[in-house]
Amino acid sequence: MIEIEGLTKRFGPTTAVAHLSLHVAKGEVLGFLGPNGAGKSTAMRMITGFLAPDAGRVTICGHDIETETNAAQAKIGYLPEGAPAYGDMTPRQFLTFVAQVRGFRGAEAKARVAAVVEKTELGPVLEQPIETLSKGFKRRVGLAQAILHDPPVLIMDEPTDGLDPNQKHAVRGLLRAMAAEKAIIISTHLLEEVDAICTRAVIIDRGTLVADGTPAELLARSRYHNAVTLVLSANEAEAAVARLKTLPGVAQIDRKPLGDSVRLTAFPKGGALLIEAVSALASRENWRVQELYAEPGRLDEVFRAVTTSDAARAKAARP
Ligand SMILES: Nc1ncnc2c1ncn2[C@@H]1O[C@H](COP(=O)(O)OP(=O)(O)OP(=O)(O)O)[C@@H](O)[C@H]1O
Repeated sequence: MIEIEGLTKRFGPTTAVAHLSLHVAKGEVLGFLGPNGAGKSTAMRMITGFLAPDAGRVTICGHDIETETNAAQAKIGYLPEGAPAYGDMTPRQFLTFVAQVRGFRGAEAKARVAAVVEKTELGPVLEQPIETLSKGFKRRVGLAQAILHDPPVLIMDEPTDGLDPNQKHAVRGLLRAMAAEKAIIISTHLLEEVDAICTRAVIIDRGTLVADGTPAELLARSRYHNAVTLVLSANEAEAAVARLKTLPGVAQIDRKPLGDSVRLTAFPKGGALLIEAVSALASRENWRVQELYAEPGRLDEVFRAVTTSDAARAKAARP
């Protein structure tokens, strides 16, 4: 449903997006991850036809975004960064206006507005100017305008930005409920969002795609994938480390003091499964284990490994 080929955009000396190619199918929720300035918003503005690329092509449900802009945009719901324009309008006025722009009239327009107001829980603020709303409500007005025409493609730039934990939960539920029938791209800085709603995630760094996979595939790239963590009393820890080192699958052991206890993490050789061997050893040795679990992997560590920090970027930019 979304086909992106070789998308490139430069701003003066900065290459914001470089040769980005991606296909997103119906039923996929693709997470766009990357550090600040990685090029996520620029890519989304090109995908939705609000910014012309220097090179490359985007097709939405078979329509080229540059040469068949109206047909392509009719298939897209776009939530841009920040708050909706027209701050002096109330949500009801703004959403009625959006319904008309999308070609709905009379009872149909009213029904569409009522449905999105309910879905995004905007009822309490319907008659209040948008510019006076809290950040969370502004974000939900943006979300409502994006889904009003029930488009098959959703492009959402940080949809849960500014929402409190309850609202985040509600919006993620809404996106999940719509996901089966749509192709969705969301950008986010929240790695837990990937786990909560994405079927696939890409990581972009300095305009370039540096990782692409399901959440499980990305986690499998973490050094914590299949590592085993156990918490023991401090006086048992040294003997436990010595015994754990004798297990053939163990590559390394990290230790972290936790008051009277110690947290040990055994890292596997080549991603091997360790949990059975470690729990059997713990039981043979009668360790008083307070916690014992296998680690799925840590997305923040994968993110750091494949992207460039601000400090590294500043260093590279120095003459
Ligand atoms: N209109 C513009 N003029 C000049 N440079 C721009 C413009 N828009 C974006 N850039 C630059 O392009 C790069 C990518 O910016 P973009 O906003 O797409 O990143 P992002 O990944 O969305 O960042 P964030 O996570 O902070 O929202 C940055 O270096 C930014 O400064």
